[in-house]
Amino acid sequence: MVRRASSVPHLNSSGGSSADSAGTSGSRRGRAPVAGSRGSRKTPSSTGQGQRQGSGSSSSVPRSRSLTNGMRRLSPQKGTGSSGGTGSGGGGSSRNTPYFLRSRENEIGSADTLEIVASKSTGSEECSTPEDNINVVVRVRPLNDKEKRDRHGSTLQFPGNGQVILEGHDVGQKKSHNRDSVRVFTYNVVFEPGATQEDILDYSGIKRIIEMGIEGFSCTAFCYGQTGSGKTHTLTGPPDLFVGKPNPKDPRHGLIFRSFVYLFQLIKNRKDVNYVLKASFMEIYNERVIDLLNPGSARKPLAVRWSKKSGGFFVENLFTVDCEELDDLLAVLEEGMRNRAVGSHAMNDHSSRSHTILTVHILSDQQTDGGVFLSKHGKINFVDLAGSELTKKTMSEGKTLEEANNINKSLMVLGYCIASLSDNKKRTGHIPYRDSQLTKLLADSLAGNGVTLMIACVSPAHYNHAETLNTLRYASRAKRIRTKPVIMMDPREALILSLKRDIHALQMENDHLKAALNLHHQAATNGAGPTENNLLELQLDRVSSGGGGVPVPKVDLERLPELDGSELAELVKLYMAENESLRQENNHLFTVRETILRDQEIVCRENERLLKKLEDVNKSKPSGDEDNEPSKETQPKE
Ligand SMILES: Nc1ncnc2c1ncn2[C@@H]1O[C@H](COP(=O)(O)OP(=O)(O)OP(=O)(O)O)[C@@H](O)[C@H]1O
Repeated sequence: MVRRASSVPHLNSSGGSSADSAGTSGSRRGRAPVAGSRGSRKTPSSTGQGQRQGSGSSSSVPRSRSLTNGMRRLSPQKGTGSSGGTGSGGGGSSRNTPYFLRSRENEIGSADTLEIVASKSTGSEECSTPEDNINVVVRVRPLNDKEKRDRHGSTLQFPGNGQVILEGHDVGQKKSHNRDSVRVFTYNVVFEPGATQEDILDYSGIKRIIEMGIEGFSCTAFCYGQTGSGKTHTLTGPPDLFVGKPNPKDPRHGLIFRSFVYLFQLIKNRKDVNYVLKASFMEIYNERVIDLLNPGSARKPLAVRWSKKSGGFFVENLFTVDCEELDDLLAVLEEGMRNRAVGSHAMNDHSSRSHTILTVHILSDQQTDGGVFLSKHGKINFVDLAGSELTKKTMSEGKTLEEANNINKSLMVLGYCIASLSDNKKRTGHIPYRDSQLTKLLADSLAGNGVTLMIACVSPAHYNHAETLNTLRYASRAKRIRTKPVIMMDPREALILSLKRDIHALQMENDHLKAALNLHHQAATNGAGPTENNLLELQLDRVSSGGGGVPVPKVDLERLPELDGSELAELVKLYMAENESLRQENNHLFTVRETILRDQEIVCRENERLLKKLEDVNKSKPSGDEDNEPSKETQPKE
């Protein structure tokens, strides 16, 4: 029997990288509000302003929760102070974390980790957090009306501590009473059937993902699970939410819209940083990539290409849309939801027939202490995978069957990649990313330098036992994958930044020397003769005229990506030349200073000698007839 001590609320926790995918190295650019059904908005295609790329707020403490499966609720566990995979900072830490989440020790998602990132990221062109595991949480949907009517029992139990217990056997298999019929899995957090959409925002770790996206990391949140397990519900909400104009205040909104709200909250608080948000939305339907913001009547597929520059795959000519306001992001979501492929089968009336990837690009510019502008490009991918299906159960045929085969095939490749990456021996070998469009675009999320959150969605119904077991195994494997989040900047930009920093330091030193020289100059000219004075003037003139160095190029770092290789090489050459010139100027200043100091010393000695002579003269004066008889001692010495 299962005797795992712990609590049984709707959520429980244990102790958490990117689709470059969405293509960041674009070829065609533009600017535009998003498509959509909302009032004055125009479609990107009609405005021509979109960009083609070539290359719920958190609030109250969760309500008290009912017992699940008749298990005993135990007393609250002591908190550890960590944010329980809930996302650090922001909303997560400021509220009373429910006891069932506090058991999570410092894992990805802790405020500590983020602080390291934040402090480092303002000072260097590339910084990273320590290697960490993919953050995996499980969401169990409630039994639906049909399942209740058909009296399907639940096959899952929730003992707390991020554990979920799968009991029983697959329908059709002989019931066995051996140990194998009870399986225990542990994840970062388990959301029980009563968990709300708000709980997912607050405790899944998505807040940390958003915070890291803002810091310049490449982040991904993806939902995985069998058909009808609640992936789309978790990410966007129930199907009718996007029929007509969605109400931003609708409490049924899923993780994506809630994340948008949180993102805007964070950005508004960062007055010191200039942010630009852009978004794209695509689907992979039958291995073809379709732009959901501009599908066109023919739904022409876009090419997925390898970018040498970014070292990842990207979707060529994908539309990206500038999003200045929350409404713009909502419109992107709405447009994409309307255009994606949805079908119906025996297990889900509104089944996603494609994998979708919505990407929010976060471009930021921040002036550092040295006056240098630091620009970063973070992004957050929201990936709604189509559900794996047993076609016998979904009774798919014709088009739906073809879709199901493609879905299952790409998920199988994803499974191979996850299995290889989670195996220490295999992870350095060949990973078959190229075997499907999905894995090409998720390669960076799974093994790169990003931060990844996997939400495994499962059904508790007994008749889905086999699929639930599959998903839980899949999720356990994914949990073993380690990534090393890194803020990546263009190496050329990094070099230019570092040269600029050097120049700034040299300029400061230069100014300091000039100020010191002026002081010395004034002191020196007080006692120096006309010839020395002229010489100093000449030297100082040479210094203040800048020594004839190269002109300083003024470059807007935002425009760097637009420069071609030779222009960038020229720019780097100019910065290096400026650096060299400043170095020479500094050397010259040091030489001048030495000369002046020497001259000053001579002048000082001369001054002392004259003073002494004066004293002597005064001393040797006779008290009475000093005007008539000059003494020997008062003769001037040579
Ligand atoms: N946590 C939940 N609470 C209430 N209803 C839910 C929940 N999860 C899913 N549902 C409902 O179950 C149905 C199926 O969910 P959904 O479409 O999100 O599944 P899916 O995993 O995306 O399926 P597919 O892979 O076929 O697209 C929907 O009507 C959805 O609203």
